[in-house]
Amino acid sequence: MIWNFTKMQGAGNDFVVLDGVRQRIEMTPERARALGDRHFGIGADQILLVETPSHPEADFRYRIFNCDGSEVEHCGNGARCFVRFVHEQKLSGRNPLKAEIATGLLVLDQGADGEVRVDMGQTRYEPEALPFDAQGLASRPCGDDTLWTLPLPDGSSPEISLVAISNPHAVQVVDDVDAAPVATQGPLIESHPRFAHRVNAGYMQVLGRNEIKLRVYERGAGETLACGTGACAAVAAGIRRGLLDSPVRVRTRGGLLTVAWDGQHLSMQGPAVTVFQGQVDIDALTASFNTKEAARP
Ligand SMILES: N[C@@H](CCC[C@H](N)C(=O)O)C(=O)O
Repeated sequence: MIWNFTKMQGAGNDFVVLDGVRQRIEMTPERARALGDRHFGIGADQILLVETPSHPEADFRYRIFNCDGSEVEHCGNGARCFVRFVHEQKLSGRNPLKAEIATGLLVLDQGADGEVRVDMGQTRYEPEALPFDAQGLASRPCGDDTLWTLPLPDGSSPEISLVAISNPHAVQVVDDVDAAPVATQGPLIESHPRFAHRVNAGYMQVLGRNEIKLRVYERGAGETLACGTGACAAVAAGIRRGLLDSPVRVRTRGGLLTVAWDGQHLSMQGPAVTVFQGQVDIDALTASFNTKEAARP
């Protein structure tokens, strides 16, 4: 079966975007892994699937799959690419757009400068919201936030803030984000058994009250060049810790995002770019990807 696809990126976080309104797309974890594979597939951090909504107020529904095949609740950079895709593909000319995601409705607005602004919805911080098993763990208050000490198998014990922005985040503050152990410690946090659904691990360096540098080891994708929900989670944690004021410029390895918080709602602004379009034979791609899976030691 041939699928039309569009390759997009938002601050270097890259996506295969599929139109499930005008073509019949049956996504499976295996197909998502094959599409996302950088050697046997097209290559992407996440796969976005645009569909007809079930919610009466929504213009579209969009679903998000990490490149490990897992379906997830939210994706900030993907939300901006979704708007650009819908407009470029002439699926709708409406602005702002309302999109249904797994956990509710998002409002997305494309500005005259081409940047897309997303109302990212509300955040929660209690352990049950991620969920996180906090039983018996040391914690301390920090401003309005609670920092949890998480002992890891590598001997480190980072102090993390918990943020659920539909999807789960564990955010820590570091002195030098370029020297932070993102590649080695990130996977230990991502798959820590206290996070029942795994977690995105964020590392934030505070440059000033309105500016941070951020790296994120994403659940199901590894370190990406930028993570939109990670940027929102870091800003929420930084404001609650008393380190930041809204709005905050978030410097990622793939570009600049701006996050504002009115105390209730987070909004995020940043780029959304089409890279190329193409067609893929999904059955042939998945079959060739499976030869790689089968050859694994
Ligand atoms: N890159 C995304 C987040 C994608 C989902 C995440 N890896 C998860 O599993 O929650 C973003 O821009 O927010």
